[in-house]
Amino acid sequence: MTSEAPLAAISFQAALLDLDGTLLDTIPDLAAAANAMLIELGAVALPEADIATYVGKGTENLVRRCLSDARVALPIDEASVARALAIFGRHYHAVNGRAARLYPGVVEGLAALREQGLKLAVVTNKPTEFTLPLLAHMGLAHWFDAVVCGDTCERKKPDPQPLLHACALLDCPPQRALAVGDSVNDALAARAAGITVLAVPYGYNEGRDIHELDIDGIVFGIDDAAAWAANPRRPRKRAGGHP
Ligand SMILES: O=C(O)COP(=O)(O)O
Ligand SMILES: [Mg+2]
Repeated sequence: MTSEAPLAAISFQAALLDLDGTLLDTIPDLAAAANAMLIELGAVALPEADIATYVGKGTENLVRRCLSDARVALPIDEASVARALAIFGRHYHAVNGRAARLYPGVVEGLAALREQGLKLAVVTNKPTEFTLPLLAHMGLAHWFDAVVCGDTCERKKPDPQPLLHACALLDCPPQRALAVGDSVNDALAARAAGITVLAVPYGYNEGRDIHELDIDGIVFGIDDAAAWAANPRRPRKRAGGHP
């Protein structure tokens, strides 16, 4: 068998797309809000590259990681975290989308997936209050048949629940869905849901190499993911990895 043998033809019915690090580079706005929060709490700003590694498990995790990493000791009891979250939210609402950028190939890829007859959903760990205005601001909202956010279900990715919820909303069996993400949270959630999953190499993945992920392939953008969906290929073999 060659390393790029075609898979037994799956005809995909839906694409479930991660947001931060997959469709949009949101780090400048997230870092600006996180640093404004830290400064308001009497700490100093953190490097944007460090903050980028805290993105992927939702806003509360980002805020907690910033508080514990602050160069000035900050309280991390529940009341202090809740206060910090409210401060972060105020700042993020003020800048959400300001410096965010679509990655190359996103619009072309969404159009190509649609042309192949797939329904499209966003499945993000970002809370609804930030996700919906951001999709509207970036001109992306009209592409999606469903949007599942970090607070839509009881549990977030890496739990499979949000991806399975998106499948239910789109009336798509998990075996006929294709997830595309940038992080271990997308990979684990999709595997647990029995959903084929691809990863893009330009996202955040909590600072780790995406070659460590158990996924069905690496694609270089949503346009490449659409090409993969039309002609699925087996991933190259990796030592100890998924076959
Ligand atoms: O809010 C986050 O931590 C990341 O969101 P994502 O699931 O769109 O990558
Ligand atoms: Mg992501």
